[in-house]
Parts: sequence; C-alpha cells; structure tokens
Amino acid sequence: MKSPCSPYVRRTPASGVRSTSERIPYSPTSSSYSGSSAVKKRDPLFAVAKSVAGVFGACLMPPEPEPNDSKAFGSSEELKAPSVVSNTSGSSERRQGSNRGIYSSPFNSVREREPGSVNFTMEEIYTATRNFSPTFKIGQGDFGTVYKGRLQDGTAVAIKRAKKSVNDKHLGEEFQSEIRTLAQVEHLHLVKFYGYLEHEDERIVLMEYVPNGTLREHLDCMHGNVIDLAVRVDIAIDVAHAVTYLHMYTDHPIIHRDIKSSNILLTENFRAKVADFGFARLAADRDSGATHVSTQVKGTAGYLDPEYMRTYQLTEKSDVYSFGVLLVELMTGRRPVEPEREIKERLTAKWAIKKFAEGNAIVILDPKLERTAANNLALEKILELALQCLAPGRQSRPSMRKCAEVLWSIRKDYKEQSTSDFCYLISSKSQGSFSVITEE
Ligand SMILES: Nc1ncnc2c1ncn2[C@@H]1O[C@H](COP(=O)(O)OP(=O)(O)OP(=O)(O)O)[C@@H](O)[C@H]1O
Repeated sequence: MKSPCSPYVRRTPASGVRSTSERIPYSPTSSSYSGSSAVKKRDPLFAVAKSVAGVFGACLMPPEPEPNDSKAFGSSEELKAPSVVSNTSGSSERRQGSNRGIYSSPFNSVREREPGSVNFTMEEIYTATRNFSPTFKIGQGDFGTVYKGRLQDGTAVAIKRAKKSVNDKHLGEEFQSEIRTLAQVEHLHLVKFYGYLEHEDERIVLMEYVPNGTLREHLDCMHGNVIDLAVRVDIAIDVAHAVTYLHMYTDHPIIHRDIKSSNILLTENFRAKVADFGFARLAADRDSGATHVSTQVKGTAGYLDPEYMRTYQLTEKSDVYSFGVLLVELMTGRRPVEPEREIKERLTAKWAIKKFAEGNAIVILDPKLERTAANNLALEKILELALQCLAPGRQSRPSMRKCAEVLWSIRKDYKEQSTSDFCYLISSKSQGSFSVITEE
C-alpha cells in the first residue's frame, strides 16, 4: 500500500542522505570509479591479498527476526558467480574445514572479498533463513524467491533460491548465464555477487543485501519520502556509471537488457545499485567486426528499444534506450506505461517528449517535486538527454558514457542554480516577500 509522500529526501548530510562530498567524479579512464574495486584490482598486492582472502569462508547466521522486514526492503536482485561452486556433499566437511571461520583476516568481511568467492553450504543457508521461513522472505521474482540472511561476520546478504523449474533446461541455462555474467563484474553501483551453490535440486545465489527498496518503490512513495530532484540526478548518474562500466570496462562488453526502476536498488544513503542480470548477455565482438548480436527480444515492456524489437539486433544502445525511459520516469515519477490515463498520456516517454518539444516541459515534472528555477532547468536538460537516448535509431543515441558525462554537468549546474535560488529566497525573505523557507 502506498503511504503519503511528504518530507523530501534531500542531498544534505543532516538528513542522512549522501552528501556531495561522498561522490567521486566520473573519470572515463578509470574503469568504473567504483573507487575501491577497480583501482584496487590493478594493485598486485591487493590482488594477492584478495585472492588469499577469497578462500576464507564465512558461516551464515540467521538475522534477528525482523517482523515486517519483508516489505521494508528493496526489490530486484542480482547475481553473479565467478566460480560456479557445485556442492553436492552434505556440507559438514566444508563447515568444519580449515578455511572457515578465520575472522582475524583484514579481508575477513565478505564485502572485501573477490566477487563470488564466498563458500557456503546448504546447511548454512537453511540456518540463515530458518529453513526458508517466510519471515525472511524479501521478494519474489520470475526465477525464484529472495530471502534476507546474515553472515557470521554480521554482513547482511540477500539469498536467492531458484524455483525448481529453473532445473528445466531453458530456464536453467538462463540462470547459469546470469551467474556467469555476474562472475565477471564488480562495480560500486552493481549489486555485488558473493557466491553460488548447487545442491541436489537447489540453486542458491548469495549477494549483497541492499536495504532501501527499489527506485520504483521510492517514486511511488512506498517508503514515505519523496526523493528530491538532486537525489534523482545522483541516482541517474550512479546507473549511468554502472552501465558504462558494463559496456566499456569489463573484459567483454555486457548488455544488461533490463534497465528499469524496479531493478535499481537503493542503499540507505540513496546510492543506486543496478540489479537483476537475468537477461544480460555479451555484446558483439567488435574486434571481429561484428556490430550487433542477433537474439530474441528480452526485456520489459515500456523500456524496450524499438529497433531491437523490430530487427532482433541487440547492441549496447538498447540499454541506452531503456536508460532514456528511466530518465523520464525519474522526472515524471510515472511508470513508462500508465494504462489508466487518457490515451495521449499513456506512454509516458512519448507524452513527456511532446510536451518538451512544445516548450512546455514543466507540466511533466513529478507533481511531488518543487517547481523551483533549479528544478525546471535540470528538468529541461534531462529531458533533452532523454530525447537523445530515445532516438528511434541506435546510431543517433549517445553512448552511456556520454550520458554519464552530461548528467554530471547537469548536476554541477543544478548545484549552482540551487545555491542562487536559495540566496534569492533568503534575500526575498529578508524583504518580507516570503514567509516560508523549505530547508529542513
Ligand atoms: N540484493 C538484494 N537486496 C535486497 N533486496 C533484494 C535483493 N535482490 C532482490 N531483492 C528483493 O527481491 C525482489 C525479487 O527480486 P528478483 O530479482 O528475484 O525479482 P524481480 O527483479 O522483481 O523479478 P525478475 O527477476 O523476475 O525480473 C526484489 O524486487 C527485491 O525486493
């Protein structure tokens, strides 16, 4: 059920939302500015330390029962598995193995380990989820059910238990493919993959737990607060960086194929983490001269690149198109398709772009957002970018890296404009023109 949106989630340290200083400028040459991971990965010492640390396992502990937890947490999921661990043994051997329970390592925390390197057993999963108790369930997707658990070191994890039908050949292949993809990626704004386990007919994926719901839930005010425009721009930048990383900085470019607001999980500080690699696949091998991959159409209605739908040709630009839809969603607060609206407003992107072209962009701004000069200006610029992303032909769309750069500059201008708006308000107030200052 929706709760009324009232207080704004602002990008101010006082409100607990990330501060400007927390953000790291985008540098196209740093493969993901994911600070820690990409940079550290190049450090041989760090690499050795990480691989040593990677063999240390960790036991799973059930979290304190958190009634009402289930719905309080985000939606969407992610997986990935570097080493697809197939554990068919009973697990007691692994539990007591010498590589377990070594908590003095500086890399002891699962968060410090190589993606996918956490070894775990089915018994530990049963313990962590109290035999998959509904109390620990946090979500349900096409592939299975997601539970919250806790490692012995205290790290909260999301545990995805594949449906038994995933053992069917087709679904099983998709599941495996997702895990293989996830095994290759590591970025601050991608949900981190911890490990994978097959045991008899169970398939379990262990991943970073992201505690603050999905972007879609926040746009719907299901968590009570309105996320203000500055935070929305930051979220867009986070997503753009994550997807740029997938397109440009992995060993082989990866196309996510399902960029959408319900696959963007949010941290407590409203940082975005892109999740759900169920449809991800490798992009064409440019070195061999290929320009696209031909594949069946997958994705979510409303976000799907029309050219890909028509030609079955998939490229990175299909993600750019979906990102354009996401930008419109961020500005309007609406879903990409709203069937209950009058016909001309049903396709949100089409409606928004029409209004923008008519010079009337302001009417599409999420009514929950303030109509300040800074917001209006940012809206115009973001719609301009969205329009480019939504170009019918992929050649005309910008790269995801370009989107990130443009958003970064929009964010900078927004900050400056907000400051001058604020100064104007203060000075007007001192002259008695305004009675309300909205800063919390
Ligand atoms: N890493 C995570 N941290 C916190 N919650 C998660 C995590 N992964 C998934 N969830 C929750 O579980 C729900 C189901 O996730 P899942 O990815 O399985 O399904 P989906 O994305 O909704 O659907 P589908 O995979 O079928 O497209 C999510 O909507 C989210 O609420």
